[in-house]
Amino acid sequence: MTTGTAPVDPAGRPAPGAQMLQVAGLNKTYRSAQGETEAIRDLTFDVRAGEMVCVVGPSGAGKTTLLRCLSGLLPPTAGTVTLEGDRVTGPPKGMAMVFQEYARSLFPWMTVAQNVELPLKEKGVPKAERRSKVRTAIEAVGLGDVPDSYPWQLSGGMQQRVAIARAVAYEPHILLMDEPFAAVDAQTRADLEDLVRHLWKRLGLTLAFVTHDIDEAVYLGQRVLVLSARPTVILEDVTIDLPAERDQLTTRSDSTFAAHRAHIYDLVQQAKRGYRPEDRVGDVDHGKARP
Ligand SMILES: Nc1ncnc2c1ncn2[C@@H]1O[C@H](COP(=O)(O)OP(=O)(O)OP(=O)(O)O)[C@@H](O)[C@H]1O
Repeated sequence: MTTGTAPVDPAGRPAPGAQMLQVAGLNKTYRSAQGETEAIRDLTFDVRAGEMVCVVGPSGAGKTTLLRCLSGLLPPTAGTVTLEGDRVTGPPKGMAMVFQEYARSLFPWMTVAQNVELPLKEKGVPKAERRSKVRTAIEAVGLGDVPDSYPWQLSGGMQQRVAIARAVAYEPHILLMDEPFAAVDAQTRADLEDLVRHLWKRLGLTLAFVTHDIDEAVYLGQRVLVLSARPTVILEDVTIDLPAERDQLTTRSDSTFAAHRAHIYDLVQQAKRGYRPEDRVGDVDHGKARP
């Protein structure tokens, strides 16, 4: 599926910095007997190979709709999604997803190892190679001692680790995560954030990560896309200029972290009040312009 002459790594992925995902003029309008809902109005952005891009916005902005369009599960009403040069018209081979509802995404009658192995079987990976990839992925997420347990025997955080292991074992070119840690407690969430950053760096993943949590977006991301309220456009593409080495204590008490957090918080509050980029013209406003 890789196009062009950009060098690729052993998993067939483009070299860091190469073009990975392009979203151009994306619009999604739901149509039903009750009428039309324009969820996404016009989104254009790129994600380069090896990047970690977080997406935040008010509730109902269209974040899940965006991820569904990126993953080919939902056809756009207008515009295009292109992955490594190929237009996305259905679930692409090089993509994996991790959802919030880990309990629904794991098969309860399969062990941890069997859950992780399943997509590799579907991909046609030979048995011996499958075994080794499953073991490596399970160890990478810290579950090396429970490969034969069933999901229902594990805590919520452990189950989400299984979902992450399954996604990384597949060696996706891009990994989409939709509020993956929203249902776990704060301490587990912090551990899982660190796990994702660790795997991202170690495996050279490309990640698009949707979250409600502004602190999480700043902590994880190299960029944070801030969405307006529905119908969604990008309010700002914020570059997070924090050091690559991050940890929960030092990074979160860094003044740069605090500045990004305050800025994005302010943008989301404005988005909730209905502020849109088109209001920027002279910032003369109607009760919703920037302060
Ligand atoms: N299948 C559907 N049919 C009609 N409207 C829909 C459908 N799915 C979502 N919507 C509407 O599209 C808009 C965006 O929904 P979406 O779930 O993408 O937002 P979100 O940003 O992910 O929300 P949240 O942050 O609350 O999870 C909402 O107004 C929602 O009601």
